[in-house]
Amino acid sequence: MRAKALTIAGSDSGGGAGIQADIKTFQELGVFGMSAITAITAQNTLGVHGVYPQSLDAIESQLDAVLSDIGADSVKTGMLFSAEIIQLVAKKMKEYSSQNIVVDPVMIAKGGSTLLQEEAIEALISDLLPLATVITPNLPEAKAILNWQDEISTTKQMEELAIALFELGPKYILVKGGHLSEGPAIDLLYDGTKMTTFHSERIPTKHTHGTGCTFAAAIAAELAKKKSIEESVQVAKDFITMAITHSLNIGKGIGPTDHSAYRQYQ
Ligand SMILES: Nc1ncnc2c1ncn2[C@@H]1O[C@H](COP(=O)(O)OP(=O)(O)OP(=O)(O)O)[C@@H](O)[C@H]1O
Ligand SMILES: Cc1ncc(CO)c(N)n1
Repeated sequence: MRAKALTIAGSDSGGGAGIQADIKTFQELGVFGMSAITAITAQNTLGVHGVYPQSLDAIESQLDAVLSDIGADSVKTGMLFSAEIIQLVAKKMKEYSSQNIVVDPVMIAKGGSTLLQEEAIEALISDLLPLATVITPNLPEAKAILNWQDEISTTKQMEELAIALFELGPKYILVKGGHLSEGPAIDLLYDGTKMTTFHSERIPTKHTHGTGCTFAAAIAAELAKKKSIEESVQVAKDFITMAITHSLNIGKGIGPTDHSAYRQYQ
């Protein structure tokens, strides 16, 4: 039977991040994609021009429709915007005994717009992180969750972040090093005892809109296919590296990655 993945995230009208990136990634990796939209954003390569959160009723109704009938082999969360939406999503994950939950703790868009209200971080920590199979914070997100102020510039410090995040309850922590200022693009996977490193060359491009969403969606797609976490992260790393290598110079600002590159060029 075809593996099925559900994304619970915001819509990016510009097509490079959010729900659109997730569904494209699921499709490219041969997984049937479904969605529950938490917020509509008016967005393009220049930034976020409007944020329109959906009502709790609308979100709950989408989740019930999908999960009561079709079901999902994995669930990926992205932009959740508020504490109330986080609490609702956590309640539904428990109600439907959802498995393979990939939490991408999206907080701020590349242009600086708020995608998660600051006061919602507590709900993320108390309600959602304990349900997560894996969380995929970038360095600013990892620091915000832990309320750490220090500048992170080494993999040793990334390891310390992963160890501290593990205490919050997720089964695995994947700290992304895309925001390190130089060197290869290194991500660290931690399972409570072992650190596994995933490397790629740093690709010199500004067109990286939606990298985090795409990466987390690829992990969710592979988990839906019953791959191990290590295998899933490796496929996701190859997928995002290809997508960034062939990123698209469209629009006037930060262009999106090419979700079809992994299939076309590997
Ligand atoms: N320039 C780059 N070259 C190669 N890999 C990169 C580059 N930038 C990011 N990555 C990789 O892309 C993946 C996503 O990481 P990143 O840190 O960019 O996510 P993010 O900041 O959450 O993205 P977003 O801004 O879309 O939320 C990681 O595997 C990271 O190592
Ligand atoms: C809707 C949405 N989700 C996530 C991100 C982060 O890339 C974004 N820019 N927009």
